[in-house]
Amino acid sequence: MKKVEAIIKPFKLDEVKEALQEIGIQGLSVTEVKGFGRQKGHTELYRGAEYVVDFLPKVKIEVVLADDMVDAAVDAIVGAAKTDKIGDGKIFVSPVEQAIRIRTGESGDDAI
Ligand SMILES: Nc1ncnc2c1ncn2[C@@H]1O[C@H](COP(=O)(O)OP(=O)(O)OP(=O)(O)O)[C@@H](O)[C@H]1O
Repeated sequence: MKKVEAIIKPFKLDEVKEALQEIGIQGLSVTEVKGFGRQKGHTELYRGAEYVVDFLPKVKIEVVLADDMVDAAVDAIVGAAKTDKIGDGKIFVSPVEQAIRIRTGESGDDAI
């Protein structure tokens, strides 16, 4: 199993969620975060307003999935989140050792 973490522009959340559902993702977590990339200290448009602060509001999506779903998930996220403007975000992929569905006790791929 792998965890795909995507940090995206907040207004892209619905599109990214739908793209992930289309490839069969059945669960994910969303967190409001703030951060910066290489454009630290530069302006960025966010909902029509120009921000000149270091930390811009972003949304982090976390989805744990089977190894063979990673490429499709990354493609879905990139396809939905890309605007070709600075600050489109990043995707990180990391290994996950175990997953357990609390209600049933199922584990591994059966739990995700
Ligand atoms: N190395 C990193 N580790 C953790 N979070 C990061 C990292 N780089 C970027 N982020 C997060 O991703 C968000 C979006 O990054 P951003 O797209 O601005 O990166 P960038 O490298 O400047 O790319 P671009 O040139 O397309 O703007 C940041 O606001 C921050 O929350």
